[in-house]
Amino acid sequence: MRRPGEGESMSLGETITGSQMAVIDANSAALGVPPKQLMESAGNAVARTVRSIVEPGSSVTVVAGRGNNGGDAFAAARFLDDYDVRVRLLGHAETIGTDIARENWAALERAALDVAAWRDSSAIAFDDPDLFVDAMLGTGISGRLREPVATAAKRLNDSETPVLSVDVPSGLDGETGALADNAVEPDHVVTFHKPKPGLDALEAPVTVADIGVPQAAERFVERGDLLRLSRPADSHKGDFGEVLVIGGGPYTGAPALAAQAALRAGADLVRVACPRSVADEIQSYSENLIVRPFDGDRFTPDSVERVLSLAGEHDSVVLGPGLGAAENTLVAVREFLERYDGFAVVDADALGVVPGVETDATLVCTPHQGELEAMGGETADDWRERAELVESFAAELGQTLLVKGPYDVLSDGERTRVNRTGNPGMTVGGTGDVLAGTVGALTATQEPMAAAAIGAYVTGAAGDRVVERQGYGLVATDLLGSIPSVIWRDEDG
Ligand SMILES: NC(=O)C1=CN([C@@H]2O[C@H](COP(=O)(O)OP(=O)(O)OC[C@H]3O[C@@H](n4cnc5c(N)ncnc54)[C@H](O)[C@@H]3O)[C@@H](O)[C@H]2O)[C@@H](O)CC1
Ligand SMILES: [K+]
Repeated sequence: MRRPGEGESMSLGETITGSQMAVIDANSAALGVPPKQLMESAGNAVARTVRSIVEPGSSVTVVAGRGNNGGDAFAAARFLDDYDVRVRLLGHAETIGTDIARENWAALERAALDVAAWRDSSAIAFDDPDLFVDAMLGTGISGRLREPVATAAKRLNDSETPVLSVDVPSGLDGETGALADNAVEPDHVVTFHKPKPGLDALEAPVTVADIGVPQAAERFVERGDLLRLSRPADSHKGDFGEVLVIGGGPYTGAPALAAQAALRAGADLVRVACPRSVADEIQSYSENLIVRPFDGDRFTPDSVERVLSLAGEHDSVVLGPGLGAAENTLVAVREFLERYDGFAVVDADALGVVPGVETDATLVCTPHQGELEAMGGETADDWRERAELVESFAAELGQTLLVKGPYDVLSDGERTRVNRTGNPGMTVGGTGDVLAGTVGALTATQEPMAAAAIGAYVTGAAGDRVVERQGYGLVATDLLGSIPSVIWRDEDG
């Protein structure tokens, strides 16, 4: 029997983790292709792979778990009428974890197929068939296999019968690709949509099956992207990030809006570094704000040291709102970026400094199309063309761009996505500050592309909710109150 991890590794191309797949799956649903339809295609792909391994008439035993991995194999069984198929469920049928898997199990029962549930490991009993289908666990797991799966996996591994694993060998961690020491050792794997981490280290041949996930589920930012945010019950203050907004001087509303948006988007602590001359005014907008003043009436090179040390105490910064474009302010922005090596969202007048600056910081730049052109980038009316232009400019800058427009385009130079939430009411002043603050909060806990994607989606959807409620005439502060419900309430619109 082959062992996972032995022998030559082969390259399967771009991999996606189980949680990325779950985002794509939820985005497919948002685009009208629900999970049950994907499960049907996955089942069909499993059946096709079975046909490529053993002849019609052969005996096939499906060993299934109670998650969607098992559900894929229940669907497969219906495509294998001309085989002698047995389906064995590990656990009680009533505890099957998802509706779609339960429906597919019920369909097998009603069709009077040879199905049985093994309630615990003592019930596990095999005749050796011509092929085992391992549909016990998919990408939804981590750690060593627990009972009764562990016993079943050992039985499969001890048998001479070849094993076809569905999506991943049971016991492969869908996030890291690590294999549990008691994982199933497959002879074949059929995986869905794209390879999962760790599969290329197996010796077993891997079939990557197209299950009809629309390309748009990856291209467009949709509700499923919010799955990347989770707030476990045991979380502590600080787990969701501390954000520093560096802004204010000639303007005071912009940094206050950005800071409040960062709070609404889930940051634990948000502070505003601003000139002393406007500190009281900014504080007076909200008791939720914490102000950290520096001397003077605008950001100048004299304050860079102080602002850098504040920035070092935060998980991310939002640089730009309300700073203005005075020459020595832009010199200060440049010096800050040259010396800062953390995460920053750059907005407004600070954007002009980004091209050509030498920085170790990881930036998400949030220009509108005019600001993009001022930075030296190009734009186009057609969003597809714009997407290509933004991608090549992001590659040139070596940073992530989120270019605002009727369709927001975001790119890190390699991956490019499009957000379609938002409405014409949002061209009003201040919405850009809300976006920058929202992305700032997300940058504290997410990788830049995810922060940009979710930030654009959430801000646009917040605007859509406001307009749905009250019609046009929205102002930037209206968005703030809608941000949490977009993030945390599972409803459309
Ligand atoms: N786009 C998608 O996301 C699609 C997913 N599909 C299938 O769905 C699978 C993922 O399904 P689920 O998220 O329901 O998860 P799984 O089917 O992988 O099962 C997760 C269950 O395993 C249990 N578990 C976790 N760790 C364990 C351990 N160490 N030992 C024993 N049991 C453990 C948990 O209680 C959990 O209920 C994929 O691998 C794929 O086969 C397909 O239906 C097609 C579409
Ligand atoms: K499996």
